[in-house]
Amino acid sequence: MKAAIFDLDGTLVDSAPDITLSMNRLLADRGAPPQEVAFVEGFIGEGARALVAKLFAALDVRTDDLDRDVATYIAYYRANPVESSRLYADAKPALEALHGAGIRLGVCTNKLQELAEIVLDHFGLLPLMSVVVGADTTPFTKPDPRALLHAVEALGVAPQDVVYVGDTVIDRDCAAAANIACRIVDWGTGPAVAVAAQARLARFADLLPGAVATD
Ligand SMILES: O=C(O)COP(=O)(O)O
Ligand SMILES: [Mg+2]
Repeated sequence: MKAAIFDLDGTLVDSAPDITLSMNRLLADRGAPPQEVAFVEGFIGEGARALVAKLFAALDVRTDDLDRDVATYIAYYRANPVESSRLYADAKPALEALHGAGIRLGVCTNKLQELAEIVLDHFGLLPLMSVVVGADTTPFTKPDPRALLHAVEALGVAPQDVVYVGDTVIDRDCAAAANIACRIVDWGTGPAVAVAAQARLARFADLLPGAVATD
């Protein structure tokens, strides 16, 4: 492994509380009741548009202008991106160790690139990243493999030397379509993802060279 690319929400950062806060402001605008984090987090991972559209559908919230609602949600989130978000367990020390071991690091997320960089910067991870690919960096979003392949290309490593780490079926399917090795974290926000036992990741430190469970 020469490079590791990470999903953001549900993989590096538990951003569900801030996403829920912004979503609840939008729901209030639409006259709908606030929702629990545990409910909202099941919709995270396909980008803001899918989040708003699917949550509205699940709650039977009608809209005559989805674009406006998505823009409003993003504005709320942009105003408050890291109020109650937190890094998962050993993310920082493990990524620093990977970086120190010469492994190139990147992020491929369905969050807008600017917002992803704000969140990564807040947690001190941005300087470790050689590339951040967001929903608006390319014309493609996960699970389209071209989003991930763009990140691989930017890192300048061969696809077979990269591992992609994510938390949802979107990440699993994206990596499979890109023919990139994938690890699915044991934590995260969405529904359980069916992957082989060796494709699971129990802690970031298991990615380190020499770690028992690597590859
Ligand atoms: O759905 C989003 O907004 C981003 O999610 P991701 O970081 O898990 O790709
Ligand atoms: Mg995710």
